[in-house]
Amino acid sequence: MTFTPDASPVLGIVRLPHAGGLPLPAYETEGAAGMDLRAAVPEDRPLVIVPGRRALVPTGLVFEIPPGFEVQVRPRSGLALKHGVTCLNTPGTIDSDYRGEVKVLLVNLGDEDFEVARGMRIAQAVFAAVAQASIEERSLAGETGRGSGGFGSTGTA
Ligand SMILES: O=c1ccn([C@H]2C[C@H](O)[C@@H](COP(=O)(O)OP(=O)(O)OP(=O)(O)O)O2)c(=O)[nH]1
Ligand SMILES: [Mg+2]
Repeated sequence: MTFTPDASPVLGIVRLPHAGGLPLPAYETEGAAGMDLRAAVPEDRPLVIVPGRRALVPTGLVFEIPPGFEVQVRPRSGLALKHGVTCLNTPGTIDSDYRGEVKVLLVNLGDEDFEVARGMRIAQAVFAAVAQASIEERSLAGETGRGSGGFGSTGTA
């Protein structure tokens, strides 16, 4: 049986109480691949990530992803360029059967403290089709021109 993913998929989003007042994720431009995710930290308690350390930042969101899709949590290039702040486990994977709060694992690779304020756009969520394969154990893998060459085997120039 083959599974065909929905052609007009809907991403369900639940806003938890601590995301109250924060806008739903949205595509910022017509052709945007990702929707920015905002930090749902308390207004009066911003989170400070010191250089070299990481922090799990709440978004206050629960996703209901349809079967056949995933959400990838990816860094924002502006934060990486300006502050050295990125997602440690990039791209983060949100499974379609996950019903917990989506969180963003930020790491500060810069040389100054980074303050995460409530509502700050800290990462982006990319909704993508994903397939699950059936696994077949084989005694030998089929031959190809590349064979086992990798890790620079085709040269550098
Ligand atoms: O950046 C991330 C990555 C993951 N998750 C949540 C959703 C995902 O479905 C779940 C598990 O993620 P993953 O499979 O990457 O982590 P794991 O270490 O393999 O945990 P598990 O054993 O729960 O699968 O954690 C996030 O909220 N943010
Ligand atoms: Mg896992």
